[in-house]
Amino acid sequence: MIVFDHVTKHYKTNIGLDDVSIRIDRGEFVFLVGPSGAGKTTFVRLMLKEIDADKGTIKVRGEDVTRFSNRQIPKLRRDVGIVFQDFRLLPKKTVFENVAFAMEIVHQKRKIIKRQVPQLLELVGIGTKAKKYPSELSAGEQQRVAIARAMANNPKILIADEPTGNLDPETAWEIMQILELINQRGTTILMVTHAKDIVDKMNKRVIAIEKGRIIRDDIGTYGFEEALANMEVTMDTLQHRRQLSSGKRGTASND
Ligand SMILES: Nc1ncnc2c1ncn2[C@@H]1O[C@H](COP(=O)(O)OP(=O)(O)OP(=O)(O)O)[C@@H](O)[C@H]1O
Repeated sequence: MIVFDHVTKHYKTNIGLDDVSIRIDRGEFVFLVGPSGAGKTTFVRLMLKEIDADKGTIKVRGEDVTRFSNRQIPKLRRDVGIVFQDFRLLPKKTVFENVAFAMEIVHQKRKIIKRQVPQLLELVGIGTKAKKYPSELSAGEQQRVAIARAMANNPKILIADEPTGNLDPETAWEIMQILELINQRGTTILMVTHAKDIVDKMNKRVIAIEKGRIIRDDIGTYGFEEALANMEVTMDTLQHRRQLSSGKRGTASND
């Protein structure tokens, strides 16, 4: 679904990505984590062909986007839904109109828009707010509208760029449940985040970038240290169980 093959992107004096190879399959839910300046935004912008790679190939849904002409880019961006930390709703449009607008710009039929927008609003749990304006909604509700809008053209991939960054923990968790639901319905999700507690709770694949390189790629917790700590707990538990079953408390076995 998303394949980076030896991708390098250097800015004038900074490293964006450095020889990154990664594969994200259809239906996965992946967290992209790393400190500020690690290369996460560069990864997303390369995927959407907002910037060009210096080296390597990037495939999105089987197509090599590094070879795309300008004419092919709008379709790529339509095939990938995106949600941002700051929602980016149109303030003068209602909830219904915000979602409908995403469908109008791809010339969707009015009849289909009228049918699908309420379904999308139901999906994200704000079916009763269609006539409200963004300023009349809570932050969590605004993010729900943004998710509905991102899903309006039925993208196969949804990028969520710090979607919980402006939300309190409880609301953030509600948004995660919506993303989980969307993922269960078949959309591949790539979520960029610094929210350690969320990553730890979700127990999904975590790709960690630092200084433009992938330093970790596995299922589980946010940080390498946490992963190690968990491993130690598991090792201690295993050792403890072995000692109990062999009746030898206090001695480690190496078998
Ligand atoms: N347009 C640009 N021109 C020059 N350097 C850039 C540009 N965009 C990003 N960089 C640099 O590339 C590196 C990676 O930046 P990137 O924005 O991808 O990091 P990030 O992981 O998304 O960070 P954050 O979590 O703060 O958003 C950083 O050193 C950054 O300063």
